[in-house]
Amino acid sequence: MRIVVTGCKGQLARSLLEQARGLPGTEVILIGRPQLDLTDPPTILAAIEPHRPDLVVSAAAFTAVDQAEGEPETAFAVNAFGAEAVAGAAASLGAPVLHVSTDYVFDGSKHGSYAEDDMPAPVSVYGASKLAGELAVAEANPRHVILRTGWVYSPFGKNFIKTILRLAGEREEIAVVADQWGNPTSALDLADAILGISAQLTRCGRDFVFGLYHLAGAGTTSRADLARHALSASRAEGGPWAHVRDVATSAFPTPARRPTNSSLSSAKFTAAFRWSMPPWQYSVECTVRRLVQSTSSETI
Ligand SMILES: NC(=O)C1=CN([C@@H]2O[C@H](COP(=O)(O)OP(=O)(O)OC[C@H]3O[C@@H](n4cnc5c(N)ncnc54)[C@H](OP(=O)(O)O)[C@@H]3O)[C@@H](O)[C@H]2O)C=CC1
Ligand SMILES: Cc1cn([C@H]2C[C@H](O)[C@@H](COP(=O)(O)OP(=O)(O)O[C@H]3O[C@@H](C)C(=O)[C@@H](O)[C@H]3O)O2)c(=O)[nH]c1=O
Repeated sequence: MRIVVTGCKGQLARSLLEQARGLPGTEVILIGRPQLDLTDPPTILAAIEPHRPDLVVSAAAFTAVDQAEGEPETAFAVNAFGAEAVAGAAASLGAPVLHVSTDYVFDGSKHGSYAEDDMPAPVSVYGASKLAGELAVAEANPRHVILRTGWVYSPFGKNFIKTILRLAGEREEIAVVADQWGNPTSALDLADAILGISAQLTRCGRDFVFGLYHLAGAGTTSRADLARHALSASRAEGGPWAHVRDVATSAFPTPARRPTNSSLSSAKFTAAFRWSMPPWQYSVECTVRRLVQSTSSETI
């Protein structure tokens, strides 16, 4: 099975490549700029077609949430029209698409975890552009899985946990918002789940497989408690540590609004594919251990 993944330098793309290594019968091919540029639709089919994919994973996105507020046209070009073109290219090659979306499609006002039939109402340009992408992908390729996840981190690229570890190396105290709630999700766990269901995805006739699913790390926490957990795991490995001071979101102004509670229920995914994600604490510890122990500049 050949799985083509867009966004070759991204956290999820690199995690898919790593987790597929040694998996019999599965080849993961990463494609990205300049060969594939989501703002340049003609490059998309041309970049995907030669690889004759059995499945296209649409992971590339404009993920700079604050920057997107000032660049809505680019955010929509990448996250909506680019995603649509990727899904359309997959359809024209007879392949299903697995498109990754976000908890930031919700406004965060719900008490409890969001299910797939809860109404999205994004509060940021990033969230709005990703929601537009979901709708466009569904329209462009009937054989789609749209997988919403949240708070993704990994040993690769940029993410909240790596930022916190870096800041802990620079200061004694870090102020972190304690009134935003979500599910920290390891990109490596997400990659395992995607690889786990990819065989089922390519066996077309089973309609129930396709559609919209939530999948995120098990358990809900705040940004402040996530930072605290990552730092105590780091200290246990001899890595950097700092005191985390709880602050309100109003004390940490950012260009983009974030949902207060964007926790996702993964129950539908678990029931459909018999797949559960590990508790968020365990996966954070694994990634922090790897980051602290690593001497490779590639992962830091
Ligand atoms: N990170 C998170 O917390 C979450 C992410 N998601 C979604 O999961 C998916 C994967 O996220 P993640 O791996 O963290 O993303 P990253 O930010 O790590 O990587 C995004 C990738 O998209 C590529 N990209 C951006 N613009 C373009 C473009 N115009 N043409 C081609 N490639 C482009 C980037 O390329 P380059 O390196 O060249 O800039 C990069 O390789 C995304 O769809 C994201 O919206 C969902 C929930 C949470
Ligand atoms: C680094 C840092 C952030 N914060 C706050 C700022 C913000 O309100 C909140 C989140 O920070 P970040 O900007 O790192 O995370 P953010 O870019 O909002 O993360 C989001 O990325 C996109 C791609 C998604 O799809 C989402 O699921 C989510 O993971 O934490 C602190 O309070 N203290 C800090 O030291």
